[in-house]
Amino acid sequence: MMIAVTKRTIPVIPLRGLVVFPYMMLHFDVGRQISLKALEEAMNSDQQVLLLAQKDPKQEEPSPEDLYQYGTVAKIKQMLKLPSETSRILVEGLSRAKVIGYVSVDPYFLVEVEEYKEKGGNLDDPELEALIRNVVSAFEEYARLTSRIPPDAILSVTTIQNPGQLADVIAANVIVKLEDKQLLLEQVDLKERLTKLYELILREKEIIEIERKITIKVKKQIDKMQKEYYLREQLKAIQSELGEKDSLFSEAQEYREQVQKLGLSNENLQKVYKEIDRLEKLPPNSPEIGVIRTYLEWIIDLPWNVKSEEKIDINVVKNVLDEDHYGLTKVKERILEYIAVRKLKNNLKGPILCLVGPPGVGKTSIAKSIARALNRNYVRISLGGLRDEAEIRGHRKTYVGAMPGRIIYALRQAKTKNPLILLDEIDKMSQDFRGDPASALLEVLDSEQNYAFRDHYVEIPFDLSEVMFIATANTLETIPRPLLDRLEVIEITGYTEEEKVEIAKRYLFPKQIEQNGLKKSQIRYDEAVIRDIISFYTRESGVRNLEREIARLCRRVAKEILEENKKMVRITTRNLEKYLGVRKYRRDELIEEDRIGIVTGLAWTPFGGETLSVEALVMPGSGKLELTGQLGDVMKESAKAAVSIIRARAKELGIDENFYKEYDIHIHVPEGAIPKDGPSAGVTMATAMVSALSKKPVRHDVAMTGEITLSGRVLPIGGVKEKILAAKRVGIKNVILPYENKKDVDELEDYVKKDMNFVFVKAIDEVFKIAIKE
Ligand SMILES: Nc1ncnc2c1ncn2[C@@H]1O[C@H](COP(=O)(O)OP(=O)(O)OP(=O)(O)O)[C@@H](O)[C@H]1O
Repeated sequence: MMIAVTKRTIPVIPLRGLVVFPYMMLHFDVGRQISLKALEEAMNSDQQVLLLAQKDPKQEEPSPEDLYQYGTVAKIKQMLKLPSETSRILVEGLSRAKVIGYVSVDPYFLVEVEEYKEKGGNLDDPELEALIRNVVSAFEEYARLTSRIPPDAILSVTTIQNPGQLADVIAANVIVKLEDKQLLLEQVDLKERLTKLYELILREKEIIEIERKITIKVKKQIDKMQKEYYLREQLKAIQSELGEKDSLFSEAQEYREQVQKLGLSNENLQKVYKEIDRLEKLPPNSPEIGVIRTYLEWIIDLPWNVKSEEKIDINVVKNVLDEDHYGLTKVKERILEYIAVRKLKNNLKGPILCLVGPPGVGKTSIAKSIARALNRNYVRISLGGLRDEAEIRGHRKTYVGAMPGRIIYALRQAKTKNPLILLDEIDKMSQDFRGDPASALLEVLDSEQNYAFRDHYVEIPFDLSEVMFIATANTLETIPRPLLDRLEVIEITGYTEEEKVEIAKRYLFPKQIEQNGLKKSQIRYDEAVIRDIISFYTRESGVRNLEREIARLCRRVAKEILEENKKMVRITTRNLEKYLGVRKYRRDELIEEDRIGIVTGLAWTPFGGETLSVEALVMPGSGKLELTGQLGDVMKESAKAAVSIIRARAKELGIDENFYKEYDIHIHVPEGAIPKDGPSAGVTMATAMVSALSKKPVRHDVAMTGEITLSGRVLPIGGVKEKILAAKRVGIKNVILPYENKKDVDELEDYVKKDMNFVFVKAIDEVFKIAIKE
């Protein structure tokens, strides 16, 4: 093959995203100044330009380094000036050329090139012949695989005699990638060009084949879906012809539509779809249908992606809490701090708020207020008596009658994924062979794990990380340690009588008047009436029963107004019994006089503080110690310790030193509503015994509490505030307490300590001195 090499200078048009081969005819628009100037120059001479591709098609103002070295000399066959300063040109590629130097770069590129003109090949060369055949047959195969090449192009290729032209025409039609085209353009040697071309065609062919396989696969899938759809539609039509409208089939279809709207992740969606597919295939009377239906209803009812918009404004929270609750200043402050911290940290990680206190002090209603203030939906889960782990996490679907656990129930009830869930009575969960609900609960509360909470029944993980949990408890003592560690405890102690009066006046009465359909003007009462209800109808730390009694009062008044056509009913301390029945309690159970062997102790129960009169009776006998009433084992131990303590001091106390052999001692603790146990009755029992043995009376205006050791030391006890409030309630002003509880008393609010007289003791002997009269 002959190649004539000539040197010449020629203006350049840089091309973007385009490689032009010799023998190619095409048109394109020229808009850049640098190209228009080159064009102008060419038009003024021999109408030839060098078309040089840019390495980066995005480059707006290329410099010489941005252009390839090899290009095509082309003849401008036509030029059309378009508006907006562009020209459309028709060019024909003539020959390859290599840039060997830039003559000038402004206002257009003028370059010196070596131009390679081809003069036909020697077809007698068998190697060349073989190369050509390969390329042509590869091209034909390629053309058969794709519709990309127009039939006349295929035809024209077969008529080309010149091997160089043949290679260039095929390259222009087949090769897709710009870099590959450029590579072929740079092959001045014909055999090398054909070899390279053959290689590239084979690659293109391979790509086309892969493309085709993918298309076929996708098409098959679509076909299958269409077929299924078509069959389903047909089945529907048949079923409706037969009058079977509520077929499983359309039911499944409906489920599919509903489930799709839930916003589940693809993986989870597929799991649910599997169940639906199963449903569809079951025979119409299979018992499993009900099971799957229930399951799907559960999935559809859960708020996977529904949220209420949370608003955290500390002032709003403060106002709402104040609006709904009287007093509780410290509690409210702690809650506001807690919420402020959560807001600053911008997440719910960290401890769970736990409100601890006796019943009816407003734990539940505070939690409701918090939910209202934060614009979260409120739901309550009662944990009292819960012993089975499955109550929290649900049963696996495979169990007969399986159901989700309480957490999932609560979420369905809440209808949002970010509610406030109240975990009520967290202290009342127990543990047995069915597992440990507390540890299941721990997982629920753990922010590291709870974004993917797995209920055994639901199976698909549910995100609990946006739930705000608040717990309540009556006492901390029975909460398992690991759970307790996760809680931020806020104690709510009982109310004094004064506070109860205020709560009744401001909250309970107005609320009950409204709830019972009364108007304010239809009922009259004064503070004395409220005090009487508190003293004679309730005995509690909170205001639960007080509210109940007020509700009852309002109901009766409403009835009277209707039945007797009255305008208004006036309640007085005198007619109160008419509405609430006979008094349930006396004002106080204060022992009115000093008695032998009877001592007022102070006890703590989960329902608040209580007074209890411990009685000791001594009679001739053989040294038996008898205990009656409601006594736990700890109390019995304390009683035995008391006997030993007294034996060691009998002489000083003026007691017969052989009392433990010659007398029987009987101790009785009257039964209260709640069983009592605990070591804090030690001092009380010891004092009662000493009084009974020495026949000296006990001061009736003193109450006491404290644990004792065999050596006679008095140890600290818990529930100080509740106990003091209990003494106050019955009108006792002198309270004996262990010395180590002094710091607790110091911290108490003033209203608790007002008018009270405290004596702090280190040893039992001091108690005897104060309480027992000479
Ligand atoms: N400080 C208060 N101000 C106004 N109302 C109060 C106050 N404390 C309690 N109440 C009212 O007393 C009633 C009983 O309170 P609530 O049910 O919240 O008690 P609780 O401590 O949650 O008891 P439990 O532990 O038994 O559930 C509610 O109607 C509540 O609104």
